[in-house]
Amino acid sequence: MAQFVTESLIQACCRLKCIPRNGLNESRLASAISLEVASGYQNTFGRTMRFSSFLHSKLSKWYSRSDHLSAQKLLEEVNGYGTASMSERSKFLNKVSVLMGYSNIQDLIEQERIRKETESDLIANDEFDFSLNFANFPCIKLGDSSFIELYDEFPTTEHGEKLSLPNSGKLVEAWNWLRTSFTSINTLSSSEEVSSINPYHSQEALVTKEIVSHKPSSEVSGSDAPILDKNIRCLPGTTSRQCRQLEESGFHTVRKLLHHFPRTYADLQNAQGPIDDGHYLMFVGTILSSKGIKASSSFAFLEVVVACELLNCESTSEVTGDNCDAEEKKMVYLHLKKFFRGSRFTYQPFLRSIESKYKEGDHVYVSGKVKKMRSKGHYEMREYSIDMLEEEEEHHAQLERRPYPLYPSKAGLKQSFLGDVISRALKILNSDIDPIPSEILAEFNLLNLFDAYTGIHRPNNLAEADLARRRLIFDDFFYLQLGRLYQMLEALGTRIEKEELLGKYKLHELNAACVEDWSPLTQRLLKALPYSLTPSQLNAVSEIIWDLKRPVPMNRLLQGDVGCGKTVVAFLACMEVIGSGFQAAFMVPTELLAIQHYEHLNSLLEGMEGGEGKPNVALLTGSTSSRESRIILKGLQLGDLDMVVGTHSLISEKIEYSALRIAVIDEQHRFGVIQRGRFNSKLYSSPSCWKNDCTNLEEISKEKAHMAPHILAISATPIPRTLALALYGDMSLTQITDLPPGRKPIETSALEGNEIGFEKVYQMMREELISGGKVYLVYPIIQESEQLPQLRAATADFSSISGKFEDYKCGLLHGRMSGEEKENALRDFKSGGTRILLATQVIEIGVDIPDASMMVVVNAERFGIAQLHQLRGRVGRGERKSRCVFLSSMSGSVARLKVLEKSCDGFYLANADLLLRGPGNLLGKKQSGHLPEFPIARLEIDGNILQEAQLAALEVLARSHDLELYPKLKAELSMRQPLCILGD
Ligand SMILES: Nc1ncnc2c1ncn2[C@@H]1O[C@H](COP(=O)(O)OP(=O)(O)OP(=O)(O)O)[C@@H](O)[C@H]1O
Repeated sequence: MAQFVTESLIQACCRLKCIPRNGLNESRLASAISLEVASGYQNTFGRTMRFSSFLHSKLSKWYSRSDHLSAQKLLEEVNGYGTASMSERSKFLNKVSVLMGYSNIQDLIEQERIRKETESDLIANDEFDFSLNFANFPCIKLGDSSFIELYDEFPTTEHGEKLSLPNSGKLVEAWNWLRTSFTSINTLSSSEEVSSINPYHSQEALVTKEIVSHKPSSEVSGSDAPILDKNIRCLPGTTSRQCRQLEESGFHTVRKLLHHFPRTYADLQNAQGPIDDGHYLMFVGTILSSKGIKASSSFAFLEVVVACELLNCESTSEVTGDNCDAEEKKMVYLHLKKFFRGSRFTYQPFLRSIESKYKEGDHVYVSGKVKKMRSKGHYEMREYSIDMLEEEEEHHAQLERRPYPLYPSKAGLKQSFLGDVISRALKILNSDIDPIPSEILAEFNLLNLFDAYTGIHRPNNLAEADLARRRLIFDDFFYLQLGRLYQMLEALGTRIEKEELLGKYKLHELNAACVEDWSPLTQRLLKALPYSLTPSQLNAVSEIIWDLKRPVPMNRLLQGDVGCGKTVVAFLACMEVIGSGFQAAFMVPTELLAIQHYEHLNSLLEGMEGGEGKPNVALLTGSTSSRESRIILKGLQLGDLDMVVGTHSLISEKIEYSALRIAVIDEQHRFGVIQRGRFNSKLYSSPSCWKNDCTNLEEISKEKAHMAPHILAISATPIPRTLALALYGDMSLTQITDLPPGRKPIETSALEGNEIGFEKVYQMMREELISGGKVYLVYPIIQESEQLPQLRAATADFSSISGKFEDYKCGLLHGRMSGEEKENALRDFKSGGTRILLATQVIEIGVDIPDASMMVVVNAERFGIAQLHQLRGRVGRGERKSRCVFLSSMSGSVARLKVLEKSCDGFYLANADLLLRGPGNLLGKKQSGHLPEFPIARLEIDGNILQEAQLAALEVLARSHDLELYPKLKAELSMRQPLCILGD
């Protein structure tokens, strides 16, 4: 026995230091192989030479120690490593990985990753999680006590605290620690041990122990607390130990517990039809036997036989087409097998211990894949999950044939325990817990909350579970929308304004101002455009102008794919307010973009008919001289300036506008909620500062003079409508869905960035330049980095690219250049002075050079799909056919990039990305941080419920602007999201 313990400990410690399975400490080799694969087997700076000689030394050591034939063979091959092709290298390293004891090279890379993560976790937390380490070991024997399962659980101290190992970093310390820890575990009381061995039995044992003396619920969480917010200690029949366990796992209140939703339901009838090999089936049955069998000196297995009585639908359904009308029964015998390799698993006490977990006569729920055995009605299951059923549950499940809820495990709590306490929580609920008024429930065809909780946890059928889920998803969205709209209404003064706002959200599709109603200035700019607006652009301007004429501040998101022409729509909106005697501010995230927009607008204004009444526009960025800034600030304050284009400086406290009526925020997701909100404080307060020549002055009531400006946010990250609603539920949405005519799809290819790949790309670049095109070369970093040797850098490649394309001048553009340098680089590229621009991501947003016709993105695997689509949008903006090449240094990433070859439609890509990777990845870290958490809803599929929830929130607020009519709803809202400023 002692030997067994020792072996387990050695294994544990080996894991800790990552000594691989052949017993040799080859972690350096594993690390080197991982790096080599990650670098894409690059031949740079003698790396390959160094790597192959390192390999050689390791293999010769192996061979000298083991005389192993494989090692000898590899030793002969290693000399050719430096000149081998990539696939040969990969095959060779695969063989080395196998020799090291890994299943293949992927296994090695994965283990290395885990090792690194564990190491960095250790360093970060200064603590080692015992459970992680032992998750790999099926069980361990401690002294004379019974075996303790270590799959899901980890040893706890007498007081139920999780044991943790201080980050010693040294094996010896780990050894000492393990020894003392185990001594302390040995002192656990026998009842605690029982609970660790069999949680099902432990529950029963615990129920017989002292039940929590139920304090009056007022002492627990206040007598006025709604039942859902009461402490879980109010659940009848729960012991103090169970309460502690629940609280430690985050289930403090009844609501928390009820919001632990089943991950799925087992359909206990799916085994009634024909059963074939490979079917994944679910059964309820009774254990007939459980045996731990030693098959050889190093091999053992556990076989549990479960008998299940099922209705037989095979014969009747075939003949009559009916479902099991004749109550014919069939018996099925399941042989659940679990195999153990290694001599330590063949000890009798171990085998006795595992077989004793399953008692003859126990009712169980089993699911897994079946394989027919020779005898009829007997099936083998090797991958399965087994759960004990309580008598009552089994009764219900079989007689009523209800779906059986399966809960996600949480903090090691067994799902049968969770199911049990959830049942108890359901019993204390009453039917009037719903804060949503019944008329709204009826209007939107929703279950009431009591039925929803019962339906999700104890459904009679799957349709009921679905209805319950719909109601609970509805709640997630409803309170979010209600909170946002409530806050917006709070900010408005009069009832008319409030009704106007609610009406606007409800009927937004009808709201558009036709061109004749636009101000003369807007119409003049429209005529001056060198092109006609697309139908989508025209709709967008009409919708925005309709809003601008309302007495409530607009809060609108203008969305469209890259290059669809959002900027000109925003310019026209600005002209509309300037035409009415007000001011406009246009804020962009970079100086480069500010200059570009300023120049673009001025060129359009110059082309406008009639010199009279042209707006005065200024440019204000961090590089504007202080003298010039002072003049601009004064101009804005006095109303001499009509419009300002600039960066963050536009919201600085120093700036006062005389009559700011619209703030356009380009690439709005690059600004925080608070930054965006700053414009709201730029109220124009005094009608005296309006320009005297304003024609519409009389029409503007004094009340409007104190209004916050209209906000028009622009985003080129095409977010699907549902996601936009969740993120910016308080914003109206305008989408531009078409592209200007004449745009040709960008020919896109994703290639591996090896020598062949680069040669191919250089050839394509040559062809493009000869035919008069311009090329962007985009890099992930500015300068080479030792930590990231696989990444190519813009500055480092500048001279080699200049050398390769001697006949064409190259330019450089990156974030560390001064504003002026950047501006010059862009100007040279625009004018054709330079034909190749080596740049970093700085060009990602807004750079508009219509005749740029080719883009190459190096190390494209470093960018997200949405980001690559944005980058690609820098070409194909004119009439010339454009191409884009994504080069990946890792062959594995090429497949991911191929999705960009198939489509140039940002909305399609965003939707595909949303479905594949969920909203967090699509939006990126920064933006998804603003996304509310939806515990049950999935934005990618539940979008229609989100829209209904918005309508319901509008309906409720239309009936009672301040929710005074619905006190329960108001209380719930303030509980779910405090009614203060939302945002970051
Ligand atoms: N209706 C149109 N017809 C032809 N060309 C247009 C039209 N609308 C805009 N353009 C041109 O298309 C190019 C892209 O327009 P713009 O910069 O406004 O797009 P955007 O949507 O703001 O782009 P990004 O997403 O890259 O910021 C510009 O050169 C612009 O002059």
